[in-house]
Amino acid sequence: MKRPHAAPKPAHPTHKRQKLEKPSAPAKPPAPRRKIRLDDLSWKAVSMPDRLEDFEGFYGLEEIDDVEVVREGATLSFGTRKSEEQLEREREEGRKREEDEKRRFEEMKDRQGEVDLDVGVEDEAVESEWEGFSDGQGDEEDAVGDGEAGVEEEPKPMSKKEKKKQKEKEIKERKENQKKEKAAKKEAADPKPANQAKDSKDQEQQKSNEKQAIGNGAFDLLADKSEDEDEGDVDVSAWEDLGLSKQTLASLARLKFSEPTTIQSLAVPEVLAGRDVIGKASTGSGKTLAFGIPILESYLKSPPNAKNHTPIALIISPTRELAHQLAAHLTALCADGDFKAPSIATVTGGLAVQKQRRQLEHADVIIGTPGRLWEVISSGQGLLASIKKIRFLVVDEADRLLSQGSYKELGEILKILDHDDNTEEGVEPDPAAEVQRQTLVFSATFHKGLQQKLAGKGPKGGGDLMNKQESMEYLLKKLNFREEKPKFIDANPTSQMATGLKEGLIECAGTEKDLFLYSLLLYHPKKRALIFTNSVSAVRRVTPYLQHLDLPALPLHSGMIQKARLRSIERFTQRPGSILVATDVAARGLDIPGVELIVHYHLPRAADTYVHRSGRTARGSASGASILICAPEEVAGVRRLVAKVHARNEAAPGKRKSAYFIRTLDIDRRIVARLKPRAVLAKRIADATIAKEKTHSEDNWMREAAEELGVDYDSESFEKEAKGRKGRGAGRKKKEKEASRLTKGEMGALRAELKGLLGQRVNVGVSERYLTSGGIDVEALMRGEGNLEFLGDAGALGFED
Ligand SMILES: Nc1ncnc2c1ncn2[C@@H]1O[C@H](COP(=O)(O)OP(=O)(O)OP(=O)(O)O)[C@@H](O)[C@H]1O
Repeated sequence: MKRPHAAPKPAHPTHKRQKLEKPSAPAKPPAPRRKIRLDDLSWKAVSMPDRLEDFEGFYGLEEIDDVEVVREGATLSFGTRKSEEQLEREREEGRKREEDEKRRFEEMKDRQGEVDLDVGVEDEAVESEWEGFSDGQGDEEDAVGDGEAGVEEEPKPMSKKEKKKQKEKEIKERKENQKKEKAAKKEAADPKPANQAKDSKDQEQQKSNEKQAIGNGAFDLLADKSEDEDEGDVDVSAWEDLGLSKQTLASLARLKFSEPTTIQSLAVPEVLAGRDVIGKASTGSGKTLAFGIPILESYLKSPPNAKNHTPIALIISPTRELAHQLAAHLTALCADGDFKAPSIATVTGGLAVQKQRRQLEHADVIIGTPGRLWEVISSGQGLLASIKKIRFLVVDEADRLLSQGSYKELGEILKILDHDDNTEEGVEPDPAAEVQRQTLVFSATFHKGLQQKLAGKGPKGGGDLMNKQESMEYLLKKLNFREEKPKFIDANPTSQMATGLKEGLIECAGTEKDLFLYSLLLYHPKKRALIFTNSVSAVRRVTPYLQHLDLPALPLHSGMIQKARLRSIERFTQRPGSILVATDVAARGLDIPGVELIVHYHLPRAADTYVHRSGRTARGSASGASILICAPEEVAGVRRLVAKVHARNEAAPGKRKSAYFIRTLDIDRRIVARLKPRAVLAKRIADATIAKEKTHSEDNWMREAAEELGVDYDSESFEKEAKGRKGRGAGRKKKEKEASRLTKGEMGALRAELKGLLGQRVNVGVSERYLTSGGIDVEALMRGEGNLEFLGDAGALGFED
């Protein structure tokens, strides 16, 4: 019997299909389907992120489209209508794309050191004639002129510091070898039964996956801390009041977490006492361990029964990246203890579902995104029954998860968890009577827009932040708490924002945002920066625009395949000074060390988004800056939004009752004007490349659709037909068409011109003194120090401490 298969999914909206009816060429029969071996198809091999290995295909994804699957009895065969040449062409294109991308990032990495402004010693600049600054090859020439390049230096004798480093390295290596030997001996003395060995292999893989998925992020940071364990654990007596086990205390000592953060010291005892908890604390304040520690305690107290295994906790996260990060964080907490670490399974979209199902069978802690969790749980396979027995349900970033979009699937998960199989059909179960688990809900914000959305009133109010009572009422309605009154803990009642955060805005014409973004980044060389946009297409446009300007930009948006998303985060985490251009998929929860600058290229649509985006910097005790780029007509709205976020400050006892006023950074327009030619060129090249790709894929789609319909497709006559039809976006389309028509030669000329400009010094006129005084520090700017000419009179900023 043949399996009915759906018609190939159109890559473009269906209205485009209808336009195809126009051409009246004679019908051509579709190409015959021929059987093909899976290996002979044009698989688009997707390379692993740099530091990810292919764990039995867990991350090693490959893509294929236009394949027809035919079932004949118990055997499956595969068919394609593509010719061998077409398949070979596609294979070749895939290989090329992969190589191009690799090369581009390698080049960018190399160029990263060259984008700094040409800054010398302030005194020198005062004495000598100012030549402006360069962010290109001019620097290299100078270095050669100074005799600093091209000469192979004699090896210098090691300094004390270097010797110490070398010694530390040796000790570390020795310890690692000892560990390996110990493990090998243990294994030899105590061989595990085959299935147990497999479980632990899965666990190892999982750990390794998490570690590598996050790169040098939270996990590596934590892992490094745990490796240092023998070099003196920290004193953790500050945790003792929380009543933790000695194993957990030892883990915290290994992580060098000498004291609990406020949310941890307030929430952990309540959870340990069996309470349902709603925890609110500012971004980067350690909420993960506020629920992670009690979960570990519960696991240690009563580890799951190996025979009748059920998971302990289900943790739900709004994004895939955050889910992986949570897993990494908890894995680090449990690593290297004198107990068998709980098995943690991550269940997110974009990765192989079969593998995830297999890991779920042994998982003690399940972390996932609602969509994939729902898919996996609802697909039967006996998982539901065991998941129903969880001791903890954690809803991280709760306001986001309970808001429009995600809630449907989360709602289904909650329903299915509470469904009593013994309840008779048609009889409403009494969920409150059944719930055994503790529900833990965490976020840095709870906002009103969410309540209104769910009540079906639409997003009125632009996301005002909810007060305690409103949050409680709302959450009680949505979540099936065990207690009638869960414990509400607000660790930062007077402030929504991290203490080390400085905020400012830059005003510019809406059409000049790209230029001002470039100028801003140029003045913060080698700062790890995160740029937020409101759309996938903006990420697709801004990223190459910055790359053409020799800035090491990486994209992150939900339209990317999961592996590419992980790769972008990994590179961003690994490479100091890199720039991540992202949608709000990166706004919540991501804990990437060393992010110093947040730029809102598009304004956040709601107050909570502003809080979370800005919360990617100034985490823990670190500092950072959050800068909004606004068109003049946006300024008033932005001021209101930011003031709203700070409004709680006003209510705090003893605080002045004046509205928070975000300051304008008055960027020096003369310098920006001098940067304009290069920005314009880079934008032109980026736009042309995108337009070409778009036209190419549209053309391909048209051709394939025409083939399916059995008509001839001639792009030129089709275009003629379309001419004269003027609708929405006609001007943009015309521009795109023009851009896509640039020849290879013209593109090459534009690139050469841009390269020339990037190699030139930019004369900054009267600002020379400051521009030669060293890297420009946004912190200093905001304190009123530093590059005053560039950012106007910073003394007027008057940032509060
Ligand atoms: N007690 C502690 N002492 C020192 N560092 C800690 C402690 N607890 C957690 N951290 C570290 O603080 C960082 C932020 O923690 P976490 O990601 O849990 O913050 P969060 O409150 O969940 O932030 P967000 O709201 O942005 O999701 C992590 O790198 C974590 O390792």
